[in-house]
Amino acid sequence: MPGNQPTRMIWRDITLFDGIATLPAPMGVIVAGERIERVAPMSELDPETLAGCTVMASGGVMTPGLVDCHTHLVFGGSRADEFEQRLEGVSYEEIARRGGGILSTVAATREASEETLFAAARPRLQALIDEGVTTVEIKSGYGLSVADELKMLRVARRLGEALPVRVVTTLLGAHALPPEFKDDSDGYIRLVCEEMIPAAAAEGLADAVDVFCETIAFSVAQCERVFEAAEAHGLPIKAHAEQLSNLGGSAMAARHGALSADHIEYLDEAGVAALREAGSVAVLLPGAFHTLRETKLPPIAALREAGVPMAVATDANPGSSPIFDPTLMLNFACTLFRLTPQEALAGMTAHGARALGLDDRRFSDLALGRIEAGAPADLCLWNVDTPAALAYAVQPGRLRQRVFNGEVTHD
Ligand SMILES: N=CN[C@@H](CCC(=O)O)C(=O)O
Ligand SMILES: [Zn+2]
Repeated sequence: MPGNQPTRMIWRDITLFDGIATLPAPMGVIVAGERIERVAPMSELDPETLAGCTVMASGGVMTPGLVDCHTHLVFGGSRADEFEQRLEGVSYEEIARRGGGILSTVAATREASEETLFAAARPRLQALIDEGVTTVEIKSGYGLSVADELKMLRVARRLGEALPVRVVTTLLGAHALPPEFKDDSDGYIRLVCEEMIPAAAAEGLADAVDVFCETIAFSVAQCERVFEAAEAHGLPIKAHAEQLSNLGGSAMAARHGALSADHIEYLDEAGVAALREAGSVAVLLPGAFHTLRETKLPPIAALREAGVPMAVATDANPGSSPIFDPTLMLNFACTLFRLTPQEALAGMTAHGARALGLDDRRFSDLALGRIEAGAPADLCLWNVDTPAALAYAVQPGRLRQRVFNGEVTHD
C-alpha cells in the first residue's frame, strides 16, 4: 500500500476508541494526507463527502496508534542469567548491589558499537510496531559516560529514521552509578549536569531528561540538581520514582513541572497531590511489577480520585521488564493494577502522549494519542469486537491495519 495510496481515505462503520472514550459504531474516520480530516457518525457523512473517499475498511475497532511512553529498548547483552538468579531467590536490589543489574547491561552496552546496538534494537522496536505502536519513547541510561550516552541516543534517533514510528528520546544519565565513580556519586551527578546534558542538548539528541530516584540509584537532592541542569537547557523532565521505596522523588519532580513520574508503586498521598497540582502524568509500568514480583500496588484509587492522568507503558528493558508487547501491558494494567480496559487504553494513547509532552499541552501542537480532526493520522484498526477486548485477551496478531502519519504501513 505505501507509495500509491489514495489521498482521501475513509474507515467506515467502525467502533471508535478516540483516546479517552468509546464512540459506538457506526462511526466514520476520514484521513486526508497526513492528518485526520473528519470524525463523525456515518449518518452525518453525506454522499458527496463519501464519494471523494476510498474506503479502506468497513467495521472493526479503531484506536489511536499506541504510544509507548517509557522504554529502554536500546541496550547491549542479555540478563537471562539474572532472571535465573532471581528464580533462586536473589532480589533485584541485591543483584544491583553486587554490581549486576543495570551495571551488567552498562558493560555490554559500552562494549557494543552503534551498529551493533542498532541491529539489536531494531527487531525489538519492530515487535512494538507490529502490535500497533506509532510513537515510542527510548531512553539512554546504559552508557553512563558522555560518549556512551550520546551513542545510545544516536541509535534511538536512527531507529526513528529507519522505521515508520515517532521516536522520542530521553537522556537517562542519572540511571545508575558507573564503576569509575564508585565512591563519588556527587562527582558523577556533576558530570551529568555539566557535561552530559549540555552535550546532548547541543547535538539535539535528547527530547527530555530522566533520573532514577531510589536508594539503589540517586537521592532526591541529586535528582533535583539534574532537573535544574535540564531546565537550564530547556529540556522537559521526568522521573523513575517511588518504585522500591518512598523517597519523595515524584513530589520533587512534580514541583519542577515534570511531564511524568514513572513506576510510583510507593507513591503516598502527598505525592498524588503533587502530581495533580503539577498536571504530571502517573506512568504505570505493570511489566516491571510483574517481572520483579512486586507486592506493593501503585495507589490507583487515589490517582483516579484525584484525576491524575494514568499512562501505561511497556518499560521494555533487559532487566525489570524484558517484554516487548504493548497489548499484553493493557491486560497487565487491568489484571494487576485493576484499571478498567478503557483506562488502560487511554493510558497507552492520550495519556501516554501527554507523558511525552505530545498532547499539545506544553511542548508540542501534535495532539498525538487522540482521534480527532486535525490530529496526525496515527491509527490502528483491530480485529476485535470491542475496545475492551484488546485488554481482555492476550492474543498477538489482532492488528488489521496500522496508519502512521497518514500512511498505511500494515494491511
Ligand atoms: N527502574 C529503573 N530502571 C529500569 C530498569 C532497568 C534495568 O533493570 O535494566 C526500569 O524502568 O525498570
Ligand atoms: Zn524505566
